[in-house]
Amino acid sequence: MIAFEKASFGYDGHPVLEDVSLTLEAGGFYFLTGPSGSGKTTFLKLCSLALLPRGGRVAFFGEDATLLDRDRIALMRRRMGMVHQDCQFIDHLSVRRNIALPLEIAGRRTPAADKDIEDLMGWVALGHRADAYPPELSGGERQRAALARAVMLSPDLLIADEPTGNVDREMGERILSLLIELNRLGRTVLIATHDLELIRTAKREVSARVLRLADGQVRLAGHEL
Ligand SMILES: Nc1ncnc2c1ncn2[C@@H]1O[C@H](COP(=O)(O)OP(=O)(O)OP(=O)(O)O)[C@@H](O)[C@H]1O
Repeated sequence: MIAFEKASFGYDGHPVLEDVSLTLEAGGFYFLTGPSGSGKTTFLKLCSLALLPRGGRVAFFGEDATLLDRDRIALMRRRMGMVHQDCQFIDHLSVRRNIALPLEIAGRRTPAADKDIEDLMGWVALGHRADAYPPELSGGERQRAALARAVMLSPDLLIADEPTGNVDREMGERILSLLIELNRLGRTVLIATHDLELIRTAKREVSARVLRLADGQVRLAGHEL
């Protein structure tokens, strides 16, 4: 699905990722771990086409990212759902509107789609908070709303940056079970996390692969977790 070939990226001349080569297979469940500041968010941004490599190649479904025009990038990005670390809601819009926003932007908010929006809010157990505003949500509710918004367009790839970073263990496991459910429906899932316990829990249920980022390199970890 996504192939890195000697891909590099840095900010203002400071390298973050250097000559990274790896493939994310369609249908896989991946965790990305690594020290704070090692470049996990940067790697996720390259996987979601929010950034392009400065050297080497990142190919999406066989197409080199740097050769895609703006329209093609926009189309490609609709195949990906992103849960950002800080969720990134529009605070003056209700939770329902925030979750529906990808549909509106894609020009697909039809009366028929309203049922999908309600179903999605039920899936993340937020039906009763649909008319609330993002600042009124708890940490776990925010993460679940962000997850619902990320899957609104049925993406092939779901990317989540520390989706359980600000919630307790029980809520973390609920969010994880939603991500596992998506993977069982055939979606590829990529999660950046510091939470090794979460990875152990996931590995009891899915065959998750762990990518470790350190010193600019991303490597598939062994079975030590
Ligand atoms: N927009 C930016 N401009 C300049 N430097 C940046 C920018 N974004 C990130 N960096 C730097 O790049 C490095 C990697 O950052 P990144 O956010 O990818 O790491 P991370 O592993 O996700 O960190 P954390 O676990 O703390 O969230 C850090 O040194 C960071 O300060």
